[in-house]
Amino acid sequence: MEKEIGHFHEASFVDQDGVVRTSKVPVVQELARQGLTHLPDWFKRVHPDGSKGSSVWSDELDPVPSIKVTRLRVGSNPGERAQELAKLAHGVKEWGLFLVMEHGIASHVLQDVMDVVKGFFGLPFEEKKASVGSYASVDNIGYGRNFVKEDQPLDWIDRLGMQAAPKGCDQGLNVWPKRPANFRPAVEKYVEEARKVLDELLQALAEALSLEQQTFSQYFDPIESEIKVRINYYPPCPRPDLALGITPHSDASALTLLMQFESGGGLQVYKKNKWVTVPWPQETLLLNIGDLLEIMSNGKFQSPWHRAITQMRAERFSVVLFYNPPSSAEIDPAKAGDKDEVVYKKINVGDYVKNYYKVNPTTNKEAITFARV
Ligand SMILES: O=C(O)CCC(=O)C(=O)O
Ligand SMILES: [Fe+2]
Repeated sequence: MEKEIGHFHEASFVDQDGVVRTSKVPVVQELARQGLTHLPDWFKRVHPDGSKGSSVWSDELDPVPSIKVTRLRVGSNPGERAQELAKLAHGVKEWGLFLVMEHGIASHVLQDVMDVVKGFFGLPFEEKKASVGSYASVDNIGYGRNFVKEDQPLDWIDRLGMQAAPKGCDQGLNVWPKRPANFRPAVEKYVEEARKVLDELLQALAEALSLEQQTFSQYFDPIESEIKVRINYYPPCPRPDLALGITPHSDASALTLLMQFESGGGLQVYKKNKWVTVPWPQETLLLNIGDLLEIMSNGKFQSPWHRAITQMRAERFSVVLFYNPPSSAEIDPAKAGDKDEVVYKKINVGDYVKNYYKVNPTTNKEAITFARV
């Protein structure tokens, strides 16, 4: 097997007993380059759909809402704004995600991100490795693979994870690629622009639930809030029926903002006992609710259980921003009135995230039970 594989990501991580361990997993991009016609055993799942039904397209469901950020702005037409807020509330309750339209991020900012990401993944493996540090911990910073436990099948993915905020908080790891030379400024520019949109959406999401506008945004801070950037690369896969790009999960974030390119059709959410391919036009931004916002909203919004599938002939990239309050923040679930039953308790963000990485990956939305009353 090793001969066939050729290149490996070497990851070190701290296991549940606090022991530092290293593991070696194949570089998926290098495997795909060999044009394999079979799937190596490491990636095989007996039934990717498992006991959870088969995948379907979403024809029978309400459409994923397309939300125009310009309409949510205070000062926009009040009738249109109320309509957009109602659409947001309904759509998020139905899907846990929505398409983000009219966000105001210039297309050249998005294009620059696509270019540097493709530039990085286009480098030979040794140059990619030399350009960044490796995985040092389980919270997905660095160039490498998706974290899975030892006895689990591997995901058909190579990833690159960085922390963009707070500034300078990269855990001492040299993980921003040095090549292409404009990688970091291009991604940071996007993060800066995206952050404005995320802040607007946090307020709109509170209003959509008829809560005070600051209900969610009060926990965020212009300096201390965290933004992790994760770049997912899914090369073409010889057996999409036997492998997954990312194992099912919900995000540990408050909000997750995604862009995708090269192809669409990879994101699925679990709905009505089936995996549904999210109808997500290729070059639109998409926002999904994370566990922390589910907790802040006392369960009114729910973080979707989602996964990524692979495709036989198409490669796909996604660039994902995870937006969180500072890890020292204590979030207190908002009650919508005296009769509102308390579902979640007050938790510390850092404790939540730490526990999330300890229990994940799991086969169900187990991490969030940490915050249940
Ligand atoms: O690639 C996608 O569409 C999903 C990525 C994702 O779920 C993640 O990185 O957490
Ligand atoms: Fe995710």
